[in-house]
Amino acid sequence: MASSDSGFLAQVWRLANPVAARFGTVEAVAALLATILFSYLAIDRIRCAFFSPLREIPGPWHAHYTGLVLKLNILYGNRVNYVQALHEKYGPYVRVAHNEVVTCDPAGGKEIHAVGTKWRKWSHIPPHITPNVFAIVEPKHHNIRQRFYTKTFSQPSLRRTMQQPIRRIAQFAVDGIQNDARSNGGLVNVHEWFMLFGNDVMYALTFGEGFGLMEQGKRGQIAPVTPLEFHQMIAWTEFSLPIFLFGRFVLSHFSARANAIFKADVCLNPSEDEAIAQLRMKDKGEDGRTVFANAIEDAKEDEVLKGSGKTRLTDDEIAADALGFRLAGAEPVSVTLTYLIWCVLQRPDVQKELEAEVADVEPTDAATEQLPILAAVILETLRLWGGNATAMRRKEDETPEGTVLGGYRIPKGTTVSTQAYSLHRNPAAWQDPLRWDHTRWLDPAQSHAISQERFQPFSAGTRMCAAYHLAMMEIRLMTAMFFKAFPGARLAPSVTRESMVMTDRFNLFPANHRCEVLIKPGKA
Ligand code: HEM
Repeated sequence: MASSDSGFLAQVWRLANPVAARFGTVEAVAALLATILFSYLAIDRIRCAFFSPLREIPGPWHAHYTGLVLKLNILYGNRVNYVQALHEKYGPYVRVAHNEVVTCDPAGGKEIHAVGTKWRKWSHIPPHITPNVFAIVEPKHHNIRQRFYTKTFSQPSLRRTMQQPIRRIAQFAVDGIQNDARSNGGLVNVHEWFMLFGNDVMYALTFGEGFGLMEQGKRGQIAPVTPLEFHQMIAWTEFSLPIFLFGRFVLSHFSARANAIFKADVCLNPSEDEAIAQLRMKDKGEDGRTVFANAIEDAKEDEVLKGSGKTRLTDDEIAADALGFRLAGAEPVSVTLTYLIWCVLQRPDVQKELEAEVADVEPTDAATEQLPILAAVILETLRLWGGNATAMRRKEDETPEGTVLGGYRIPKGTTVSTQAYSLHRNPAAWQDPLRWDHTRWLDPAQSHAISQERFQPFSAGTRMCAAYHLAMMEIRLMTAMFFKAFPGARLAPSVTRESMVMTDRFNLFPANHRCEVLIKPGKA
């Protein structure tokens, strides 16, 4: 055996000899390795295209060989629109890469996101880094980390701890909009103010009060805190590791923009001991405490955590979750608010109804939760323009022979993604799906029939959004305060269907980060 192996290697080396003679031994070895790698990849891709069970799933021809087109779309922030166009052409199951399938089939999504599912989160976090709650893959570890926040993120607890900070931050945003309107002849980019609002609420949640961007007059410094660059960095790692490494270790020294993207994790991380101390802080009043101080207090009483033997969060876990909450929580709220304003201001009748409904209401979470028009416009905006409606990537690696989904055989190791953006536009799940129509939520008989299987702006199952109540409280309060303060607001001519096409950086947002509105400058 050994002699036949060495005979084979001798044959291979003989083939490489002319290269070695002409260019040198190192070059010949490199060419040989490249040839072996290329041949292996070519054979593997031919196997994927012609022999994998995934060949039965419709999709563009190139997807049977490679995920390059998908990766380019991710890089350009266009994944959500690309996948939607493929669903429109090929149906509810589409092969988008040699090893990835997308589905907008409600039954398929239900199976993937069910409680107790075998489908696991796809994660990019290397094993040596402490993951945030969002990125933990292993269900046992995830259950425990999630448990720390269950009580803190419940509606009664949030009403005690976060309602006042949210109202105060929303008032800062309303005042800022008013000031901009006074100095710009009524023209205001509301998207910028909602971004500041969403980020400041996350600062209040994770650092306690007093770290706000608006309070500190850091309005122009939104860039360092936006998760946008972080998701661009991940897109580059997926596109090509060598290019990512070149960007991180070479380009970032020469260009501030490259530094912001390729080192986004470093730029975003709260590195200092002071921040950790701040995060743990519990000597403030209840509404000034951080979410972590509350979680640690709650854990002392939690029988499940006591039973698991883990009753404290480590500094690494706190730092990871502080960043995770900002990445997961700031943009989706801001963007949903921006699209809500866009949708409502296009419909003057709905706008008038909403303005009348909020006019005399004290903006508290309990009071705004009772307003039917407000609830309906929020739900309908989350359906078509929710801020986190792109790929939820999952893998089922437990069953050696693979699994069956929607009648297709899915081999072990295949990534299957669902995106709410497409589920919510699927004509098999919704009547007249592309029409923004808040009345579908007004008739209780109709709205109760809308199951979580069809409506997943916050995903579903055990990996559903941890902060659903917080997000809804923020959106209700900010929307009510906006329409109370600015009756008769109108969209500026710069806002068009094209300007509001969604860019996909895992969170979704309008391509040029603008949504300009004309308001009457007056007393907010
Ligand atoms: C309109 C606003 C929001 C939307 C539409 C939204 C949507 C979602 C979705 C779809 C997921 C599932 C992601 C996946 O499975 O890959 C998720 C998870 C998560 N969200 Fe939200 N979210 C919003 C606001 C927030 C806020 C304000 C926070 C603040 C902390 C937050 C924290 C999280 C966390 C920690 C997870 C991970 C849950 C887990 O895996 O246990 N989200 N969110």
